[in-house]
Amino acid sequence: MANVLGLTGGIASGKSTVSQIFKKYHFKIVDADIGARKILDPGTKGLEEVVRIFGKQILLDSGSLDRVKLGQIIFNDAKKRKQLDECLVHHIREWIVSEKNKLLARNEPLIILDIPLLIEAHYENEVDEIMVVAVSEETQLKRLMKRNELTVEEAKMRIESQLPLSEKIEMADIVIYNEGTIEETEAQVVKWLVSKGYYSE
Ligand SMILES: CC(C)(COP(=O)(O)OP(=O)(O)OC[C@H]1O[C@@H](n2cnc3c(N)ncnc32)[C@H](O)[C@@H]1O)[C@@H](O)C(=O)NCCC(=O)NCCS
Ligand SMILES: Nc1ncnc2c1ncn2[C@@H]1O[C@H](COP(=O)(O)OP(=O)(O)OP(=O)(O)O)[C@@H](O)[C@H]1O
Repeated sequence: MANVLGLTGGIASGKSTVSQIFKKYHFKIVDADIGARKILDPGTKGLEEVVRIFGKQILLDSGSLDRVKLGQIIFNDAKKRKQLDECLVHHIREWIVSEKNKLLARNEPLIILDIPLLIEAHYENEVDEIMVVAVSEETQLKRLMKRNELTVEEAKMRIESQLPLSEKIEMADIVIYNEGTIEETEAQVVKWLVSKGYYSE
């Protein structure tokens, strides 16, 4: 029976970085951020619902979602974020579970579900183990500001829109510390893969 690993962490703590490491070792990933994009493609019910809540000004001239604008709105307004979450949660879950089932049917030994809001949105029953990618608050803030070109205040708002990383760590079966170099992070992932018998060096 396949082992389903839930991969989570705080915003910009390094989930995608760890996910890339798993990919390098040929393990299969279900990426919730990709699902969240697909369910908001032009012509989807998801996008229709988002337009109903936020109006046509949330679309670019091309008819696609203006992701930057939606991000600015929801990370500055908890009520709007809740509205968005409520309208998308079922679509995202459906996509994730369907992708997971496809991989289960292929008898993959290890399936990784990369879900930023795994704890907040209660995916615990969809996974066998939870891996949390952790960094210090300073590093998280610094990397988020750099990657998304945000001010300190903007970055803090995004971090505060999620459950504190410290609380996610408490829920973890495995913690990967992504404070150092990517090579150091990779070594921790490989050590875990070896300990579970999914990989031998
Ligand atoms: C607001 C949107 C358009 C911003 O898009 P953008 O391309 O700038 O960011 P991206 O999608 O890469 O998300 C970056 C990170 O933001 C965090 N995040 C995204 N949505 C949320 C949310 N509703 N609440 C808290 N954190 C969130 C996650 O850590 C995610 O990994 C987009 O994040 C979105 O559609 N969010 C709602 C869907 C959702 O809940 N996604 C999380 C998947 S579980
Ligand atoms: N060990 C590291 N050393 C230096 N930079 C890093 C390291 N790990 C990740 N980064 C950088 O930090 C940023 C956040 O990493 P990443 O995108 O992997 O986080 P994430 O948890 O997937 O983010 P999100 O929650 O927004 O999806 C990226 O710009 C990435 O290149």
